[in-house]
Amino acid sequence: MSDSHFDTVAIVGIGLIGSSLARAVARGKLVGRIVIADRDVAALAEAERLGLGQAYESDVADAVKDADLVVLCVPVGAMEAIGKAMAPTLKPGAIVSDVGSVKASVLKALSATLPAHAHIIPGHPVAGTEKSGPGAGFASLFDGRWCILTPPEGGDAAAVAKLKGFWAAIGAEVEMMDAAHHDLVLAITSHVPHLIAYNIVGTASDLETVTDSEVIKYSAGGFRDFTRIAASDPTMWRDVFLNNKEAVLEMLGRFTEDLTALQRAIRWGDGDALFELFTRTREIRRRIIDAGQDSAAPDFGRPHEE
Ligand SMILES: NC(=O)C1=CN([C@@H]2O[C@H](COP(=O)(O)OP(=O)(O)OC[C@H]3O[C@@H](n4cnc5c(N)ncnc54)[C@H](O)[C@@H]3O)[C@@H](O)[C@H]2O)C=CC1
Ligand SMILES: O=C(O)C(=O)Cc1ccc(O)cc1
Repeated sequence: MSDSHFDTVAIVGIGLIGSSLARAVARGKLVGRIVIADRDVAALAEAERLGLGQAYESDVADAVKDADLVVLCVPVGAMEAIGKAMAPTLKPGAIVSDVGSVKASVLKALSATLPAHAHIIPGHPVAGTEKSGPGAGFASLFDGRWCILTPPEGGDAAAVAKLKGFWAAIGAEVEMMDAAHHDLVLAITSHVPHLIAYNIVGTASDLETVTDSEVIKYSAGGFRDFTRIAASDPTMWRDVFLNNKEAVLEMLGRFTEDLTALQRAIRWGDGDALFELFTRTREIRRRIIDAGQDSAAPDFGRPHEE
């Protein structure tokens, strides 16, 4: 039996990420048994129809009682309530992890609610799409993608190594990071870009002088890319912004200053300033492609070859 093997894994939340995890784990025959939990009975029924696990529970306390590993695949705002609900039945020594897009608030919510015997190791596979639900997942989602683990200081080294082995066996590249640093990095690489997409699509749809049908009919490449991102799950992204408030506001402040500088350059006809920025940003794109992180698939976060 390999080091990364768990007898029973409970996946709580069987949406895009939970169902991709269930499929990837089954593909690699990485665990003995997968128990699936979701509070949405329709999602649970679809998971069962798709054969994603061996047991299906609407009660999280029942779902986790035999689990050696619990992975919470729910919006980050739901973590505290789930921690509370599963605390009484969690097996001593079980590893509790998650896939949430924000890490410091999840670490805090789980530390406040779970018993001291639990090994809490938050995680974030940096891979996804704008879709949701059990039908949207696929087994190869995490192949060659980064998975960032943010264990607390003084966390159990053997448990961390085991979870690292699990994600590596799934096919991800694993990186360790401090939770607060994770939240700062992801604020600029993922959270603010989503906010910009939501905002520009909202602005376009609020225009009085240009109709929604004209926006749809004449949408050029750039706007179309924004509409894909702006179709992402509202609950998930509401929770991301409410739970990574400080880092997002810090990055938005910088973004706004830079946008004002661009506004000024356009107003005063400063072509050199525009040209200099566009040359620099083209270079960033070139480096992403050189690092093998281009997105042929509509997501990001592909690790480069070392
Ligand atoms: N969508 C993406 O591209 C990515 C999402 N993530 C993170 O993964 C997590 C899950 O996201 P998705 O799979 O996209 O969402 P999803 O909307 O597809 O699935 C979430 C599932 O959680 C269930 N759920 C919500 N609250 C619950 C509760 N209290 N108890 C039990 N089940 C509950 C919902 O019924 C739903 O089935 C989020 O924290 C998100 O930040 C991480 C990487 C990528
Ligand atoms: O669909 C896209 O472009 C994404 O950006 C997917 C995504 C969303 C949230 C994450 O925490 C990680 C990846």
